[in-house]
Amino acid sequence: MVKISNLTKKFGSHVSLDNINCEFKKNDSIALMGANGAGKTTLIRSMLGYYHPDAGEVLIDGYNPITDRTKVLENISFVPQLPPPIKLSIDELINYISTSSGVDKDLILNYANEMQLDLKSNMSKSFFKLSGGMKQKLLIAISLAKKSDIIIYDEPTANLDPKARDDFYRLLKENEQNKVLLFVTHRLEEVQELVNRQIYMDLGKVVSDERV
Ligand SMILES: Nc1ncnc2c1ncn2[C@@H]1O[C@H](COP(=O)(O)OP(=O)(O)OP(=O)(O)O)[C@@H](O)[C@H]1O
Repeated sequence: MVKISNLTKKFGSHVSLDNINCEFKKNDSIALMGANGAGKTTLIRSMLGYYHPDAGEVLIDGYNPITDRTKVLENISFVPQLPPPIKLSIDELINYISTSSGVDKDLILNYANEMQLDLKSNMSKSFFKLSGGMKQKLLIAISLAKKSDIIIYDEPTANLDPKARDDFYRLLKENEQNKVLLFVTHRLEEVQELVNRQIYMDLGKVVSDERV
């Protein structure tokens, strides 16, 4: 599903990704780890087409995230570490996602409910006025409802209370079949039960890639 070949990304003279070669296949559930500045976010952003590589390429289901960005994003869900500052109300946001990406609105509400997020009484509230954990829950609900083949979570549980973490893990377990799940994390223990592959990066390189 994801093929990364000889990928190099530089910012000025700094090499953030140094000739990365990696493949993520169906049913891979990966913990992507490494020290601050190792290149994890740069790798994800390259997969999402945010960055033009200096060398090499990423292919998502055969599509290039730079030249076929719309096609690539159709099949990827990404939940960032810091929720974006969306000014829309929850109602507007859900309607927008449902119209633009064909995501089933009721499914979003259903997953939000499973995450103990009461959307019904918050529909007119602005997204940015939700608490950090509530934003994260809504983005997780959307990521699951989108039914993408590739789901990327960047430190997804940072703002979640213990109960919400358990709900999140349960929902992921129910939904992980036939997908690529990629967790960027500094705490392996949090995703250990969900992953079957652990990748460590350092100084822009993959230094270890093990199936567990
Ligand atoms: N937009 C940018 N402009 C300049 N340098 C950048 C940019 N994005 C990343 N870098 C540099 O690339 C290197 C890798 O950064 P990256 O954000 O990918 O690390 P990371 O592994 O995600 O770190 P963290 O665990 O802190 O999130 C760092 O040295 C960083 O300063």
